[in-house]
Amino acid sequence: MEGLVSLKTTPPGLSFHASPPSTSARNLSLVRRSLPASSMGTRRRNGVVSIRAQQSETKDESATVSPANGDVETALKVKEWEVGMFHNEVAATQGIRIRRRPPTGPPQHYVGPFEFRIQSEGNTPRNILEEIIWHKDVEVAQLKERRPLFRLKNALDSAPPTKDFVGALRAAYQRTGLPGLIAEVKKASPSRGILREDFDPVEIAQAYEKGGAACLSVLTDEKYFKGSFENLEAIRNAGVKCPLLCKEFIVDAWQIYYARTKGADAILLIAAVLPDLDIKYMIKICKMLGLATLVEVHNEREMDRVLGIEGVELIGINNRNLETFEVDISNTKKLLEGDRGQKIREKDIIVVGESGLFTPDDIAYVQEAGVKAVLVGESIVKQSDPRKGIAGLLGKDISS
Ligand SMILES: O=C(O)c1ccccc1NCC(=O)[C@H](O)[C@H](O)COP(=O)(O)O
Repeated sequence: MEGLVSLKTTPPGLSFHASPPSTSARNLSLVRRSLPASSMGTRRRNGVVSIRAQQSETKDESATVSPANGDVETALKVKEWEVGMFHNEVAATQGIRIRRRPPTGPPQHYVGPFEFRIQSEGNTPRNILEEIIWHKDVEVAQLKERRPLFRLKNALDSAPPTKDFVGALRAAYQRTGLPGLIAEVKKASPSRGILREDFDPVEIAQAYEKGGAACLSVLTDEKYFKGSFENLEAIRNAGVKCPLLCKEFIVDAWQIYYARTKGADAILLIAAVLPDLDIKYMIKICKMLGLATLVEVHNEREMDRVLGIEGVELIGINNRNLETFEVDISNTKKLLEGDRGQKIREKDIIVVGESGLFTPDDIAYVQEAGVKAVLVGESIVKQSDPRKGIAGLLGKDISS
């Protein structure tokens, strides 16, 4: 199976290196939490063997961890790996190509009782989105360790009340006759590098608001976008009234709570990354916290999946293929044609056209296709006066 590493028994007597696990039991629960209960047990597939039996047969004296701990930790590590692989298999049945990071780290560390055969680039991300997600998994595990959910409670209780993200988009559409603008506070991106050197997130946010933006999107990923949760918090605390989207790569429900503590009013869920069960679960959490969810799709299959999920109010169609960086705004039109467009109208879902929008003609094109909101970063953040950038993008001054 593509992307999987197969475990096979090998003749006894080969050495067994019980290297300390890079992940812990806690991380196992991270992986498990998004799987249906039915998938929790040990799975046996062709070539995947019972861990405990194999270890006791062939364990080498040169192993550096104590036998008891080593057995348990190694068994856990391999179980984590199995569960992670199963997660990827479930995701693949939904057409999700982005694999989650192998939870045990490089499986080459397991030698001896098992023979590892790498069937493809199982340990190397295949594209930028996968790389971002693999990095995010590690980052979130570390953040969670420092601030477990119960420690966020006080911050959650004292977070400012949420603002109505969806309502603001509807109101802007009514007011201007143009798609409601979600203006993105974006310093850099993997595809374009640094977009703006003199980057003051609060100043930019205030300029967007004055320029008539309905909502703001604040990138919080540091490694690939040079964003931060401090930016989100600073914008919220500066008295900006626009509802704020926390533009993050969400892989774990913990991030949703964290975003709320930093003042988010909405979060992004990427269908190319999250199986349906995760999306449903996360939407429920958002509703509980008063957050809106922007569920992002890129192709017909993702759109059909998301249209089958109850409670979705906002669907973003990304014109940028996050695996290849190709931008094509006709993607928005393609995904809104025929039955899909009909279903969206029946469900009264607001569609947000995302990425690659630069001119009034681009805006008119996606509006004609059926969007009622747009998410724009590059074309406005690069302008010396982002406020004027908005008027240039939309072809008219919409500041109120
Ligand atoms: O912008 C990127 O290069 C990028 C790469 C990989 C994953 C996500 C990426 N962008 C996130 C976005 O969706 C955009 O920031 C957003 O739609 C605004 O796009 P644009 O107006 O083209 O800056």
